Amino acid sequence: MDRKRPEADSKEVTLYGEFSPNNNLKVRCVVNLTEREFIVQRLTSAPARRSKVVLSLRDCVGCRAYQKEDKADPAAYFAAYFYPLKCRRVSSRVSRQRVEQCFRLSALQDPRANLEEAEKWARAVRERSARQQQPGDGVLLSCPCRMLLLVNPQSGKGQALTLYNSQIKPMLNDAGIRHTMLPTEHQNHAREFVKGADLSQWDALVIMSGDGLLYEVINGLLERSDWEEAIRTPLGILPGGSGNALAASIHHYSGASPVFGEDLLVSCGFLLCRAAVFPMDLVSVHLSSGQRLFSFLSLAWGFVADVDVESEKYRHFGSARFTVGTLVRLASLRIYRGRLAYLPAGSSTVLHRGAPLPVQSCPSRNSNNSVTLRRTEGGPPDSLLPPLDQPLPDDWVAVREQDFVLMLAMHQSHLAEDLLAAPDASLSDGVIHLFYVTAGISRAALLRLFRAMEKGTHLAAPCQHLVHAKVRALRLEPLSPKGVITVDGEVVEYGPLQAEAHRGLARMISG
Ligand SMILES: Nc1ncnc2c1ncn2[C@@H]1O[C@H](COP(=O)(O)OP(=O)(O)OP(=O)(O)O)[C@@H](O)[C@H]1O
Repeated sequence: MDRKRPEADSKEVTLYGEFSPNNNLKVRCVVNLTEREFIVQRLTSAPARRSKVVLSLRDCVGCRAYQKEDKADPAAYFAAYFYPLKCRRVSSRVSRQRVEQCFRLSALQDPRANLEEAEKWARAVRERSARQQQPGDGVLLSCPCRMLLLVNPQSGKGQALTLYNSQIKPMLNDAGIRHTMLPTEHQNHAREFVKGADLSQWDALVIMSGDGLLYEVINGLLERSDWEEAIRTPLGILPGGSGNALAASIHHYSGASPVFGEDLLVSCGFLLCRAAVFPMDLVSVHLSSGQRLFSFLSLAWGFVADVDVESEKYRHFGSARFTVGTLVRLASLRIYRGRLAYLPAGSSTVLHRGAPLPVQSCPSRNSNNSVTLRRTEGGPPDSLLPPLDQPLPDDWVAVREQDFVLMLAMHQSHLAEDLLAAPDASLSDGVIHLFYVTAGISRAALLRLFRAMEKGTHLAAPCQHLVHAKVRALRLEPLSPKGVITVDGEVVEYGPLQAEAHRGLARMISG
């Protein structure tokens, strides 16, 4: 047997030990902990390639030291938990999979000394793994952190509680995250709960559901009298619904290749355990009744809103519900008459733009030629929007009144797990990606558009009916008497609305 101390490549070795793996006391392993990697090499005559495991500390969610109940055993143990990206055996997809490395330390007769050594290793792994985090403009949640998980048992195919128990609970335990799980009992339960809760109990509120539950939580936080502080509570999202658009967006921002279903859940669980918090845009939406609400994801009118609502009955298909809904709605394509206007983002690029008309007058402006701030009860005032019944300022672009197939405003990248609607969106760029499709598009072209959206290539393919603009605010005036408007997938009253982006208003755990 080769007893030579193996080289940990050219990187500095900061900690070295020789232990048995917990599950096989006949084997000895050398463990090298560098600043970036956890390297395990079995002491065997087998080629190094097969007997060596190199794990990146960036993939580590936690490490703990412990002793077994058996008083006669003086050994101590440390276990490190990793979720590296691996190729699935049955497909070429790369997804995160759990790897546990557990070692027995029994060099000394004194159980306390063994435990101290195991704790030294566990601490070193945790500290180096935390140093490998580069949260950029984000901040790491302090450790150990306490989370509240709001789980909607009815979301998606109705498996959220099962998935919580099988996937998320063990993962949070690996990461040493203390949490309380609260199953929601009815619609608006989460909204009412966060409105009245003592938020100081938790470091983060995590939503395990579709996007609907997060919409409730965000609006509940902004309805509080202390909304300015409440909306800064870090939020987390775990996909439990059928659309899971924000979860897919957050996975996308982490730079990993697309994954779906339980693989997406594990990816979002991993990001949650890494607990890096970033600002996230919210969009304030004014409806004609005077109601104001906040959106984190999307506003839709026409085709997309119709599919969202009509595909509810295919919920048991999971995320395939939107594909089925799209095909059904394509078969009887509807058009909607309306007016649209928007305020372009500073550096906006407008692709395939139709024929915008200048807006003529601006009576809502004051003598300094600035729009009066509209202060409302909960949430920040809007600085770009005149009252909904007033004309728009002249730096807005008005799209001429016409027939539309759809209007879609996206604040994040994904419209669903498999629909990358705004490929260059980011969590807090202060930009709304406005898309509209005008009447006259053929069914085949519309289908091609949605197929291309699966890969996020729809903007590359020329389509004269598709318009994309990056905007800071927008106004929609539907003129067709009937239709559906959704905000974050939830149906809102049908009629004129306007919206304004609030850059980085919320806080989200992301990659
Ligand atoms: N226990 C419950 N029973 C019934 N409805 C609930 C319950 N808890 C929450 N809800 C409501 O269910 C609605 C749908 O939730 P959500 O959007 O999160 O899941 P989903 O519809 O399955 O997901 P997706 O929007 O991705 O399709 C929300 O409006 C929420 O208020």
